[in-house]
Amino acid sequence: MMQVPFSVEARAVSLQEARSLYFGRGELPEALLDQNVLRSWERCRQAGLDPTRLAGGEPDVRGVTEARERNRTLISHAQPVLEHLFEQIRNSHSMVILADARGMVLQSYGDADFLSRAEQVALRPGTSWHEFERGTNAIGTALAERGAVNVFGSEHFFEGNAFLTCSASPIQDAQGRLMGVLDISSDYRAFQRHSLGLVKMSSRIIEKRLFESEFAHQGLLSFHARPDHVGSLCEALLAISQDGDLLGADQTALELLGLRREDLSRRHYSMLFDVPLGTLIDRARRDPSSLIAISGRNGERFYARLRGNFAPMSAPPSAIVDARGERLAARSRQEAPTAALPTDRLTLQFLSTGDERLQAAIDKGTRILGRDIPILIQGESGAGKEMFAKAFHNSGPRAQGPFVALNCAAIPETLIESELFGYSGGAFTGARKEGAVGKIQQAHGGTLFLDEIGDMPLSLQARLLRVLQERCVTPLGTNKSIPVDITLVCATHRRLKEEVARGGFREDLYYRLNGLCINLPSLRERSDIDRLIDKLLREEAGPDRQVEVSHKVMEAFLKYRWPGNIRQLNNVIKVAIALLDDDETIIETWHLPDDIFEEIGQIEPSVSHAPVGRTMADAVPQPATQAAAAAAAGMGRLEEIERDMINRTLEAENGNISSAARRLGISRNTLYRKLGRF
Ligand SMILES: Nc1ncnc2c1ncn2[C@@H]1O[C@H](COP(=O)(O)OP(=O)(O)OP(=O)(O)O)[C@@H](O)[C@H]1O
Repeated sequence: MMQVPFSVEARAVSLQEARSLYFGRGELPEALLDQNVLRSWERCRQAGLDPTRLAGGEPDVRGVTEARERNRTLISHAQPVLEHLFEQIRNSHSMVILADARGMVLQSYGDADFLSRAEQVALRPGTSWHEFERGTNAIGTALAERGAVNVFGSEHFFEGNAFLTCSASPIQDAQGRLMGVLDISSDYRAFQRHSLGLVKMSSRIIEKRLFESEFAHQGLLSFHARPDHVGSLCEALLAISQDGDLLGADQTALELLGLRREDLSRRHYSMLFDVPLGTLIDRARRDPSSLIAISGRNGERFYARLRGNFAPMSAPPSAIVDARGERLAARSRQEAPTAALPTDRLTLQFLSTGDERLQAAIDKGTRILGRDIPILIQGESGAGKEMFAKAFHNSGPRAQGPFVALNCAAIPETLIESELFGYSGGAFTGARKEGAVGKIQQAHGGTLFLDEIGDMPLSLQARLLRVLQERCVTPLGTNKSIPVDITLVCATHRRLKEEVARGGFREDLYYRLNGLCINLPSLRERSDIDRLIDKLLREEAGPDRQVEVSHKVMEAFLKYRWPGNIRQLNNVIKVAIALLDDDETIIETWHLPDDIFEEIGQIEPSVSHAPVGRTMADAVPQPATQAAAAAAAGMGRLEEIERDMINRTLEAENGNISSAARRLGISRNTLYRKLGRF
């Protein structure tokens, strides 16, 4: 273990000793160096770097311009932090540096005297401080080690850099990718112990800003075991879609939840916390600043706050089947990609799995491809209307053009106009200075998909009609008429004709939109559910894994009502696959989300769905009988009996959660939750 000498001078002396051991005698000075510095020296030596090489060099002006362009987002979020950081260290013979993920210095701020010294060793914008260019140094080594480091004086591999002391901390995005690195460099005699803490904290602020801006249109869940940490730099951040899909997590969230980053895509909100997402959303809408207590899957207590523009919902039992709330479904679609399918595969033909009504719709759509006929797609929420619209776009001659979607139900009425038509700078209060190009214009040469067209305010219906007639759009605040060439596809879950009869939708617009009317069947009406399930299983499980549903589950699926249609089925399959153990290939009832499990239980007598007490009693004869007897005699509380049975079953199954859940006749999720509660 390294001995940290008290003074800068003593440290400099011990480093000289370390260098002569390493470079002179070829020995590893493990007791004299931090392990990350030693590993870096080894990497440099293996790369053939010469420690006596001159450390200077000219900046690459073109390279840095390109790097700044590539890293625009990083720079915009880091700039204010850099400036603030520099304020903290001003007049201390130091500089602060932002470098990209390849070690290229993008920006620096510093005291004039130190900047000119730093320039002599090329520590300035336009030079790369990757380890293989500059040897061991805080920027390059933090990137290589993926962690914060101090590199002091002669710890620098190149002798010419030994006058420096540097502290750097990497910056990662919500997917854990390296975005860049933040560094404070000074003269080694001005070494400050707190520099490392400062760069760590500052890079954390930048990460937080990147995270929040990336997911500004999604749900952001901030949580921590300590309520006072929520809202502070210590909080954990999770990005979630309204359907409960996990879109990103910061390092703190992964640590608090005991997850690896690669687990994220296999998890769903409902598998991590006990409070249904709907409850959090409702709470956030009613009182955005309030904290709510939630428990993790192992019973850990957290305090959480949800931010985001979620559509209203009234606390359904689980986020998975929230799809039955049509508003919710409509909202989430605008915010998340519709499907994980590569666009080139998503054609009309790809949607065909044998249902006659769907096939008729596909045939009709195929026949009008390339003709200038607007389509109106009607169908229940989650039936695949947007998917159909995308497939239609991808199958026709405009496939290379843009597909632009706007959900009229998901944004406030007052914003639809500016979103759709665009505006010039300063057109209205709150408008962006530079103005914005509207969706109609964005769709030029491609397809404009207007979802929930029935929710378009009457006043805008007239403007939309004019665009369709004149094929020109006039952004707000301008007199300019811009020609547009778009194919229009609209969708609604309402019967638009009835809306017309009620006076809520203009008749002339209705006929203008309704060149071809496609009615998509709801899932329960489809004759190809089994084939669709196979297809979704293949897509979700991936090419290397074969997963099937059991007979019982298939039977129950075929009878189930599927109020959330394909969206709900998709979510159920996603969760079930995530709940499978690595060696399991068949989805059984206990792999289903709790609420589906229970509902399916009600429609399928052969499926185990007895009330918890009875099922458990069947599953664990001996202790259960005692417990049942105790209950009958009024000697125990139900919860105690349940706890007792769970403990015994777990014991009998050697702690294996899957087997215990199976024996108890409850899902693994439920078992986790119950364990958390005890
Ligand atoms: N044929 C299909 N194959 C695979 N997944 C599908 C299919 N059709 C729909 N889905 C999936 O179901 C979900 C809902 O589809 P989509 O958004 O197209 O429905 P919608 O009818 O537009 O819903 P809403 O009215 O709520 O906006 C999406 O996640 C989509 O990926």
